[in-house]
Amino acid sequence: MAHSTEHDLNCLTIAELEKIARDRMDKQTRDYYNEGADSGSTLAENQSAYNKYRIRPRVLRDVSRIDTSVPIFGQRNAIPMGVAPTAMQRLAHSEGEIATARACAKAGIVMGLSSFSTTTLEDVAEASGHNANVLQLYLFEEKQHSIELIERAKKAGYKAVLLTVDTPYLGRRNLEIRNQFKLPAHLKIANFAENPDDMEEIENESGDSQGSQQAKKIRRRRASSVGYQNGERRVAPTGPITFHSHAPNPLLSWEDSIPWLKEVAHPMEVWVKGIATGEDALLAIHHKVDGIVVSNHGGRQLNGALATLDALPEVVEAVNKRVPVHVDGGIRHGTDIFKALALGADFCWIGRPVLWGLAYKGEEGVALALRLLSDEFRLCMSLAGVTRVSDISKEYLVKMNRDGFVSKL
Ligand SMILES: Cc1cc2nc3c(=O)[nH]c(=O)nc-3n(C[C@H](O)[C@H](O)[C@H](O)COP(=O)(O)O)c2cc1C
Ligand SMILES: CC(C)CC(=O)C(=O)O
Repeated sequence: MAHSTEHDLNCLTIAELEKIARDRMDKQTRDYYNEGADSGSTLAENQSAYNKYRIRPRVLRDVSRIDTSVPIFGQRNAIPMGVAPTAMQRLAHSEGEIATARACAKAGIVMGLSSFSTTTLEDVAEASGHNANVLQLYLFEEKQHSIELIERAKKAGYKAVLLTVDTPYLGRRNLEIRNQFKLPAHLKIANFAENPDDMEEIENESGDSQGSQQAKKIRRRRASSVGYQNGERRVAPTGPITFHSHAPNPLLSWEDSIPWLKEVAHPMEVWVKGIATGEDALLAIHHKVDGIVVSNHGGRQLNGALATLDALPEVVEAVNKRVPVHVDGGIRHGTDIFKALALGADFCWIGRPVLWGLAYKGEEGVALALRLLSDEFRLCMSLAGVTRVSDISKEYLVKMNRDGFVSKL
């Protein structure tokens, strides 16, 4: 990808994009997208952790040719960055996940799709053409729903599933509670038929007993809609699939999730998203995952947890290159990607900046967010004297102590 010379003079940084997007979202959406759990300290530290590191640039090296690309999920990804799965993107823009998929495909950047998207995974795959997609999964208590979703993902050409493992319960998001967050009536959680219209569609389209059986099952599920909230076990989720009721699953354990998922998802890769310690990284390897994403869900789950950049080194050390280690959370500049890679990450994922791009200008806004980060990363590599991503190492980083002294890593 050539260094871009096109500028949007209203928006030259992700920080500016965040500000512009603020005013373009309704209050419910803005609060849902932007907030973290409880006081939001982990959300803030995900970002500020990057300020504890400084880059040690090397000079007088020929940097006229820079290759920012990396191999991942069977494609050459333009830079070591993907779009993290975030739910319900049509809240930000009417084209939602389709706009994101098109922008990713044009930029050659992998897209992670949330199970709780407002567009079906098939439509997203179609909008992506040959670009790689991965599907984020919440494993439901009713395994059949998960099996159906996984089979559909395989058929649609998804390369991997990212099992989110940091949501036995949903974190406490106070604004979401105060706003009584609800998906507006014109939107739906598209991967799961859950309203009367959908049931009719299933019956009409299939015209067979399988379709009407599925509709019956859905009707039965609608009988109760109580799920898990606020860390408290309530009634098992039997109502329609909503994120409040079905995303959290406190019953999951290593033994009964990963081996099962590996079998069902084959030949797609199985990754775990939401690892924050060396101990769990070792367990993930023991259970033969294909990769690990160090994540605290963008500070939306356990507030008070370590910033992801601070958790990264112990995971990298425990993994010792046996599987790839990715990281997300608080990445707002191309230099952040460089720092994460210097600390041992193989790849980064970004969440909210893409949502802000969507809110700003749909596909064009997502393209802008991706371009800003890509251009900054490329320039950072050039100015640090690195021409290949695989050469980024801890030699290029120092950590600032509280008293301002630097220490080599
Ligand atoms: C509005 C929103 C919705 C999200 N939805 C999901 C989701 O459905 N599944 C999931 O695993 N992670 C979800 N995440 C977490 C992201 O995948 C990612 O871990 C996080 O956003 C990264 O932090 P960042 O936003 O600071 O880049 C969501 C994050 C946000 C902000
Ligand atoms: C629970 C999900 C559907 C969305 C999510 O992960 C989030 O809001 O952080």
